[in-house]
Amino acid sequence: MNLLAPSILSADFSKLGEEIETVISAGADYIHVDVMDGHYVPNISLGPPVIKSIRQSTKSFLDVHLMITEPLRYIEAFAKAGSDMITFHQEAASDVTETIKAIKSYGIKVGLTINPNTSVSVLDPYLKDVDMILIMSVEPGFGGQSFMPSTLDKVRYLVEQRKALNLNFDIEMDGGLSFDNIEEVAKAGVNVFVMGSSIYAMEDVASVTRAYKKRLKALESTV
Ligand SMILES: O=C(CO)[C@@H](O)[C@H](O)COP(=O)(O)O
Repeated sequence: MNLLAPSILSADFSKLGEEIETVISAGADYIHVDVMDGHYVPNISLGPPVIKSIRQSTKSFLDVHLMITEPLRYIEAFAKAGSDMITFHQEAASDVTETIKAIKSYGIKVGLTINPNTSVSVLDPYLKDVDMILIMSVEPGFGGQSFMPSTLDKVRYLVEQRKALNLNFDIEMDGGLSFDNIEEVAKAGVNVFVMGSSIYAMEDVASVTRAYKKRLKALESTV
């Protein structure tokens, strides 16, 4: 099943609760929250108190993407703030296995991600332990960047590995997704589509969310 995951990075933070309610009511499957520390990536976004506020404003699934150095230090804070899934960067964690264990200890889902320049094979040892792999299709840090088509080969590799190993993790893609590329992204094997500016930068956020939802549903039958 294809899932639409609007990323709040491009939302209007002065009316965040309203923006989230709009996309959820228009059919978004869940909310992708970008956490940036100004160290692992050159941008700072938000921390556990904001996740806690979002949690209080919606029952929707919260997919929290940590773009932070040494994520293990903050798993407890982000889990207790109300995350339903925590995704962290392989490149940013000195002990990936311990970080996965820490996330699981809170009874929530685990995602693992890599940047465009990281080889997908670094994920091999962890595929059996995660609920989702996120393939970054832009350098992490900012919304509104151009999609990097070369990252689709990683998705194809993951689809093959998943089949060969009889696993069932989801494959998410984040960065530069829009009507221009979601068909090729879906055909490569992605089933969770993070979208920031192509939703929140639009005048009518509700209609564009409904349109993406419909398109993703239609694409399910073509892959
Ligand atoms: O957070 C990042 C990159 O780190 C963004 O990719 C957003 O998650 C999505 O924004 P758009 O690329 O859709 O504008």
